[in-house]
Amino acid sequence: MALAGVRVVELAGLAPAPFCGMILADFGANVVRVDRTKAGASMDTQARGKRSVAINLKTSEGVSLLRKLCVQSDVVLEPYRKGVMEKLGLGPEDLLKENPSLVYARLTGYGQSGMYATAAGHDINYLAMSGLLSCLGRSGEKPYAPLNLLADFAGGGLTCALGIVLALLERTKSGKGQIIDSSMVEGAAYVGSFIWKSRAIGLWNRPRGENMLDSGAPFYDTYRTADDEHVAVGAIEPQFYKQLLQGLKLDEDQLPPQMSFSDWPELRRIFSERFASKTQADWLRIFDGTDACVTPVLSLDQVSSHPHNSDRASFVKDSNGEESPRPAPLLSRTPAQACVNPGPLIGEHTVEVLKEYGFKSSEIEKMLTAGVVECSGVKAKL
Ligand SMILES: C[C@H](CCC[C@@H](C)[C@H]1CC[C@H]2[C@@H]3[C@H](O)C[C@@H]4C[C@H](O)CC[C@]4(C)[C@H]3C[C@H](O)[C@]12C)C(=O)SCCNC(=O)CCNC(=O)[C@H](O)C(C)(C)COP(=O)(O)OP(=O)(O)OC[C@H]1O[C@@H](n2cnc3c(N)ncnc32)[C@H](O)[C@@H]1OP(=O)(O)O
Repeated sequence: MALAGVRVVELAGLAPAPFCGMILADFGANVVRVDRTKAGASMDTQARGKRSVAINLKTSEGVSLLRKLCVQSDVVLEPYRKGVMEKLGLGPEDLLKENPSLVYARLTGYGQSGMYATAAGHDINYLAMSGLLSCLGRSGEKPYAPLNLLADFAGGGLTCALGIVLALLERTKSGKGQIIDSSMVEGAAYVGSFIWKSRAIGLWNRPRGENMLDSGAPFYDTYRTADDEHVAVGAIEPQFYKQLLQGLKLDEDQLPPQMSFSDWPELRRIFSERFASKTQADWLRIFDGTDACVTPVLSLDQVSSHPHNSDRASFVKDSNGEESPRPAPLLSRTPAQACVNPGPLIGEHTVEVLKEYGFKSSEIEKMLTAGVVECSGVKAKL
């Protein structure tokens, strides 16, 4: 796999850093998640392919252990509030002094500087600060966040993973590591570059929810069908729009022009009425195989069995039968291989990993007895 041999230490976080770590693990990196001791069950739902070491960082021995793990690794991924790692003496300057080729990724909401740098926050706050939240929502309604996808995952975990891979690539030339300041505000905004850069062509001139791509246009929206399912319509270009009207059995000459903003509410009413007259399956029989850009709105339970997705094996099952998306994108020679084992128990691999990092059994035993580290689940042989 593409990242085989890359050693990553991921400090356990809430959502974005676990996703970033999972991407790296999916593509072959050796990811060790550092959990707290006495933590009970892990809340990391994105632990595929990772191992867990439980360390008590409120002890000086725990801190010096983590330092040893970090400096022997290629990547450190930390998700804490600005200043937390420095307080522990594990800030990037310290660690890079010891290992100049270390890639030190800091995944936070607001970045390492600025007036909000030390403030608590979550996806919705970062999205709001990125400007994008103001664009999301139906006409006349308040802005709403599309789950916690944009800041936590697209702008956060995924963008940080890109930063890490870029830094690793650059390191092959310079031999040097670097610090990655991954701000979810900036990452989300960057993902939304199209919005900024397409303002000049008038795509966003109208109020929220009344533009072409924000549910303002009737030809770019979802519709309820007779069986209470939905279809998604994305028939923007005139040649595709024509096919949409053909499938709906609507006569273009009897309708207002496609791009007449003031007629969009009336066009939406007509489309809604039409779509409500047949089931989703009926519409798919009509539209599948055309370029009308009409697709079913699938539920999470339906996606993997849709023939398109099942042809491509786009979803995988773990050993518990739990389904999730196959890592993307597909690489032709070195594709990712999603691990089928469920995520690790907290501290499941403490002994195994510490041995790999060069600790002697007697040293590990001492740390276990002192509560500096914990080992749970499968009994490890010392
Ligand atoms: C919308 C999403 C978040 C969704 C996540 C949800 C799925 C979960 C969120 C809340 C969970 C529920 C809750 O916990 C209550 C229940 C608990 C129960 O066990 C399970 C059910 C629950 C209902 C549970 C269910 C789910 O898990 C939840 C609903 C997001 O937006 S995520 C993005 C968040 N933002 C960031 O990641 C940005 C960067 N980080 C930060 O800004 C801060 O870390 C953050 C997130 C604001 C948290 O701040 P906090 O004050 O808590 O921490 P920090 O200041 O960062 O300091 C960390 C301290 O921890 C010490 N530490 C770290 N590791 C160790 C260790 N191994 N040993 C000892 N100590 C450790 C570290 O030294 C720091 O200590 P100090 O404060 O003393 O310096």
